[in-house]
Amino acid sequence: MSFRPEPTYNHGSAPTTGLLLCNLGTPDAPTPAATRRYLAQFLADPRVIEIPKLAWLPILHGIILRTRPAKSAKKYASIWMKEGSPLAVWTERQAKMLQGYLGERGHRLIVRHAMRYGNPSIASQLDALREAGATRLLVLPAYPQYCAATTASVIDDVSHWMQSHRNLPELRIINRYHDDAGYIAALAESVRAHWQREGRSDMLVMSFHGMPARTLAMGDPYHCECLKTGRLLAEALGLSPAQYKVTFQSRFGKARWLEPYTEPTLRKLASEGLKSVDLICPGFAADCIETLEEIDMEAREAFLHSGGQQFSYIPCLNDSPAHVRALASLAERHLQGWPTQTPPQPAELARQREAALITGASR
Ligand SMILES: C=CC1=C(C)c2cc3[nH]c(cc4nc(cc5[nH]c(cc1n2)c(C)c5CCC(=O)O)C(CCC(=O)O)=C4C)c(C)c3C=C
Ligand SMILES: [Fe+2]
Ligand SMILES: [Fe+2]
Repeated sequence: MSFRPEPTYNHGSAPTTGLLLCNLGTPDAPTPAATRRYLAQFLADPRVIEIPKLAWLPILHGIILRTRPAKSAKKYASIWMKEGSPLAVWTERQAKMLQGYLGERGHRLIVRHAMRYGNPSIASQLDALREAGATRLLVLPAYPQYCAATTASVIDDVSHWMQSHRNLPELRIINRYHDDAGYIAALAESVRAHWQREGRSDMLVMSFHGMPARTLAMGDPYHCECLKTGRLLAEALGLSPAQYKVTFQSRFGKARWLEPYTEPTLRKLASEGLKSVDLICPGFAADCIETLEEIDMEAREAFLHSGGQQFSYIPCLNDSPAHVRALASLAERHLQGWPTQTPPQPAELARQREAALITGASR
């Protein structure tokens, strides 16, 4: 491999840290063409679809990318905000708020947001951080529960960028925060505020993004981490096991995924006589097509059509101050041990030179 010459940034000044907040990514526009571009990149990632490329790519290009983009684009159009795709809008706001909050607390930090698929790409934001002088890098994938399909894929992409550069930043990665006290407290605060505004339902369903069931047997900690988040949130809210349920949504393809599935569970609960349900998606740092369309539209309809009377969706933490405080505190703890070194002052340099002459260290 050959490397391009690279200017030496940040020479002689105090180290600057780049904080990269990463989420999944989303189409640039709610159109079939933009959705197709996004899905083509997303669904070609071997971390997402664990089928040999030779077998998968003909299915992806021959079947899925011919039909799914138009259907998904309609769903995106139904949730699009005036500033853009919800996932992009919230993630950008989160990064801006983190910059403000951590800056006020005296950190020498540049915060950027990036998307694993689509824009702004992880590579483009790592380039920008390097050009801004960051010699240390803290990566925060906005996935509370570690999953190979999401967290490891972000790490793959960061590593890919690293492979084409010479003078690499020091690197730290926040792999998970599923049991972080600040994150659990922010979720609990948001549920309590919702109950105060809208009243409390008979049950709280916590719906997480699904994964193929076999990934659990293969050692992915995702399922266990979802269950732990669910238990901790229930404890923080004082809920008994009968008052909440953890479910998995967004099944893709025909294989078995993690169970119980969200929508069939809601239908079953309603048919058994449950009248009202609160639904929260604690695995999503920001509202997106999976929460706003699949849950707040499709799952709502399924529950109400099966005999349920009230379906109350509790939004993701998005740009709530409690969320930003929790993420900032998480980042701060991961920044520890990276002392802010001030560059040696002229008098100190003279002293070092003198000491070196006395001890002969420079010879
Ligand atoms: C086999 C396919 C998929 C796996 C595995 C998967 C894992 C996974 N995804 C998220 C978070 C998000 N997924 C989102 C959208 C989305 N997910 C899949 C498929 C898999 N996800 C598809 C095809 C889509 C696109 C929408 C559609 O066409 O149905 C999103 C939202 C993106 C947006 O633009 O709003 C998020 C966020 C997690 C956390 C996860 C594994 C734990
Ligand atoms: Fe997904
Ligand atoms: Fe979905």
